[in-house]
Amino acid sequence: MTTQPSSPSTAARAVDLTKIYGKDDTQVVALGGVTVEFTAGAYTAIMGPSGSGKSTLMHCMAALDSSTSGQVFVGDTELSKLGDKELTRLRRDKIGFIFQAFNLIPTLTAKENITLPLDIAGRDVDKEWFDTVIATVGLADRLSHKPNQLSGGQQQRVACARALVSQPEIIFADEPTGNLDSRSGTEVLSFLRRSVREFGQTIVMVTHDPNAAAYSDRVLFLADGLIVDEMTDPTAEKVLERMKGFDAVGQQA
Ligand SMILES: Nc1ncnc2c1ncn2[C@@H]1O[C@H](COP(=O)(O)OP(=O)(O)OP(=O)(O)O)[C@@H](O)[C@H]1O
Repeated sequence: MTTQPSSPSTAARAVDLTKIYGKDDTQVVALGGVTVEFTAGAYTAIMGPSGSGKSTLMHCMAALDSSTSGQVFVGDTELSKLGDKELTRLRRDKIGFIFQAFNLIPTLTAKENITLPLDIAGRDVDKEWFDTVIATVGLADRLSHKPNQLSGGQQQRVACARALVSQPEIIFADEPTGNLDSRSGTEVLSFLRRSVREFGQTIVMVTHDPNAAAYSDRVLFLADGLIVDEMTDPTAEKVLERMKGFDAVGQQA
């Protein structure tokens, strides 16, 4: 199960990762050989035009989709070496997910949704950590509510708490503020940022929004299935400027 060791500070990485959908005439190269490392305890944003391969990269990294060739490692574990059961266990134990559409179970309370992954895994809930996470996301007075009794922002904070409570090696967030108004979005982004700063959580987030990307430590820019640029310590203005450059290149092509 374990192959070449990565550096201790790497939470996940890909080596020459390709993903090709379809065959022959309908073939689409969604990822054309991506090599990338995600540093442990860092907040990485992935940006790029529509169709550039952001979701595909994240799904391959998170073991939600298989690669065509190349390698993906979560910690030291290479995903292509794992069978279905081992992949399920890896997703359950080592990876947290936050989706644009929240993906909460409507019949369960906020608290039950948050502890569900641990309950399924048969793991105990660390009461102290649970309380820390709940205090951080500001949900203490909403724990017995069902998702339809919560605002969008509150539902996404439940989803964040669910991802964080099992202390996964890495959290993948796919447009986590895409369905939120700007105030709720800011709350969620601030919380994700704190979870990196204060708890050492590793987060990889796909976003279209330069303001959201500005919360990260590093932005990777994808175009046509390749990483074409990156920026550390981003600001919304710098990200926007860089994106304009890509759009201009795309229009000339
Ligand atoms: N299941 C699939 N079958 C065929 N082609 C696919 C499939 N999923 C994605 N693609 C193609 O792969 C390419 C990359 O798609 P992907 O969804 O990763 O892009 P994206 O950057 O996340 O786009 P967006 O910002 O619009 O969500 C696109 O050309 C897309 O049409």
